[in-house]
Amino acid sequence: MVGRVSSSMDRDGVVEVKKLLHFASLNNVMMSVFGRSYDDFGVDGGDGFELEKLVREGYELLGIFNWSDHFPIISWFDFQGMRKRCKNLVSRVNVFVEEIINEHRERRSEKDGTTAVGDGDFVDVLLDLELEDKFSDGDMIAVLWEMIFRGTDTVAILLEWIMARMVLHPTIQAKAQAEIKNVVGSGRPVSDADLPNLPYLQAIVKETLRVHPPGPLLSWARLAIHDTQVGPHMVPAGTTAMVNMWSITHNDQIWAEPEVFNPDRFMDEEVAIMGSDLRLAPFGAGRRVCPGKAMGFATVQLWLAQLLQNFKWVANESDRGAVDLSECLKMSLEMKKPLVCKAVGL
Ligand code: HEM
Repeated sequence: MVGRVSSSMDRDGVVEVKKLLHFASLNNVMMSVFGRSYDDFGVDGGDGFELEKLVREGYELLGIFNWSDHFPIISWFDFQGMRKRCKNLVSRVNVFVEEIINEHRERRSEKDGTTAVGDGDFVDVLLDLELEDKFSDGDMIAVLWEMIFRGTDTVAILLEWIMARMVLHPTIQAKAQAEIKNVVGSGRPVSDADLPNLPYLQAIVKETLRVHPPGPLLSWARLAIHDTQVGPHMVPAGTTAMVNMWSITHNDQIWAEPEVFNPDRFMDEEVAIMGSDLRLAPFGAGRRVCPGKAMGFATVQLWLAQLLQNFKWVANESDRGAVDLSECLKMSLEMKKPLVCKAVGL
């Protein structure tokens, strides 16, 4: 990550933050889920290139306004070509993921059919399940793809928002750098073991999750399968309900000065963000809470610490708009104008 930032500065004089983070995050998730990473994202015909195309096509399809969702009567015609594109994507994902599952099976059959405890990746975990919990191949592909798909852009988007805030608030950036220097020193790279000792860094991540939650509507829509009472409201079975987390985290009845970016509010009060405190539940809560929340939160903190330990992040003065905090809601809440800034070596 640090090396890629330096190369980008040497080559272009600026860093296109989202692009860099997207590939890093895709590789990070691939490592945990499939046990492999790729360095051929830009090479036509390579596995990394195909994977990146599949992920991008999935995000694009989910971001398109589909008229058939709102007027089912026209769905038969598929005039936007959505059904055709989805079918095509599903068959390419099936081929790609099935090949990886088969490679795992072959590797395991050379051993005794299992992996050692603590060894292996998420495919191994699924293959290790006992007979009665075993997944069909179709279900296994769906679970694995969901992890890759949901785990890639959320991390990249959150970190892009954080870096935008670092550029906009140099005093906050300097305070986090001072904390890192104090705890880690400058003789060694920051590691995940340092994270519990970096409370201000953690407060910056929490504050960004509050102001710019990547999943502002959580999983968008839920269907009530029973009549349910929520506070004073009766929600009848069959209702489609949405949770507007963005609105909760910007509500001045809940948060003092909600529009102000102020990590210190999390230094003054311990606020749990993993789903037990509904004032800030950026990973959702309950049965369908994000299964990657611990991994996502830790990854973002570690990468942020590395980026701040090595560079001072400043605006690209040749870009007139500099940092633009306008939002764009696709599958996640993204920056409308991707962040392009400079990283000055420390
Ligand atoms: C900062 C990073 C992340 C954020 C902000 C985030 C946020 C969310 C949110 C809001 C949901 C919906 C929860 C609900 O509807 O109640 C969700 C679901 C999900 N997330 Fe994450 N996530 C992140 C990282 C990850 C990672 C790293 C992975 C996997 C490696 C992952 C995998 C998933 C999956 C599979 C679901 C669907 C769960 C289900 O439908 O039951 N997420 N995430």
